Amino acid sequence: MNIGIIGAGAISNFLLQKLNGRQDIKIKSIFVRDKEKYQSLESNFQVTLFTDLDAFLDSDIDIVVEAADLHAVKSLIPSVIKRKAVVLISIGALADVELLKEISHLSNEYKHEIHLPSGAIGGLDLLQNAHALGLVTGVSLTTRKPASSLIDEAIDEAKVVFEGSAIEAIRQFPKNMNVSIVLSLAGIGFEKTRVSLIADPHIDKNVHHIEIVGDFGEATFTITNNPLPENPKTSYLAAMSILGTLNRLDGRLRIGG
Ligand SMILES: NC(=O)C1=CN([C@@H]2O[C@H](COP(=O)(O)OP(=O)(O)OC[C@H]3O[C@@H](n4cnc5c(N)ncnc54)[C@H](OP(=O)(O)O)[C@@H]3O)[C@@H](O)[C@H]2O)C=CC1
Ligand SMILES: O=C([O-])CC(=O)C(=O)O
Repeated sequence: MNIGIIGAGAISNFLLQKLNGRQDIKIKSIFVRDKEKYQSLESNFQVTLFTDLDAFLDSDIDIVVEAADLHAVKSLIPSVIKRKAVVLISIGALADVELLKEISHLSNEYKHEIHLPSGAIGGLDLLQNAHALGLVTGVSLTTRKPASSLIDEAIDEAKVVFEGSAIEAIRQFPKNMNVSIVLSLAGIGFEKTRVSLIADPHIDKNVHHIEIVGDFGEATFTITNNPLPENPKTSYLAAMSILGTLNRLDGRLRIGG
């Protein structure tokens, strides 16, 4: 399987390093805004950089991985999905219901799948199963990140910087709250999924605590994530979840779900 990636930041670099030398899954093409800035990737990883979207999509790729930002999803993915299946990680973009409708419609029309990895969290299989009959009554996410990932001011004590719905969380923290939107999509929606976000000056991990309540019973998950050094806002597991999605696409054994 040949991959084209949009974006060349922390997640893309992780994927380039981890897939380097693999024969079954190869990154061939990267779509960037500034070729000069990322030129060294071409020689380091034997990839081709593109700034023209059509040329990128015409290159020898089977699937596109988006690892850029919410704006890139909005401006590029409606064109991409007409030509290729996509793996999206800036899932917060889909809190824009018009965009979600448009991309879903194009996905059906052009028969290209949209894959949403679980990113920096887990438990989405359980949530989807529990929600299958609409009998989940509550979903909450409490995220605790190093203060410097969330706010500019210096603080001595942990501080709640946001409490409210998932939709408002991604509006206020677009680089930190993609997890709240994938959780909403798997479960009870953007308004009903409740979010608390805590800036903590005493931690160096990204911690996501999820509570789910429904007719099935109750579930809690705490994921204590190591951050990616290149972008500490982003957890290691978010990048790994893309790799997991690509690995599973290539195989025939389906586990969980
Ligand atoms: N679903 C989840 O659980 C998680 C999602 N994320 C999301 O994943 C995305 C990537 O994260 P990460 O790698 O850490 O981010 P980085 O900031 O490290 O890298 C982003 C890259 O995307 C590029 N980019 C932005 N817009 C465009 C565009 N229109 N066209 C081409 N390239 C573009 C940037 O290039 P340039 O140099 O030109 O700015 C940069 O190379 C983010 O949206 C982040 O919020 C992160 C963690 C968890
Ligand atoms: O990587 C994380 O821990 C979560 C994150 O940034 C996001 O969901 O946007």
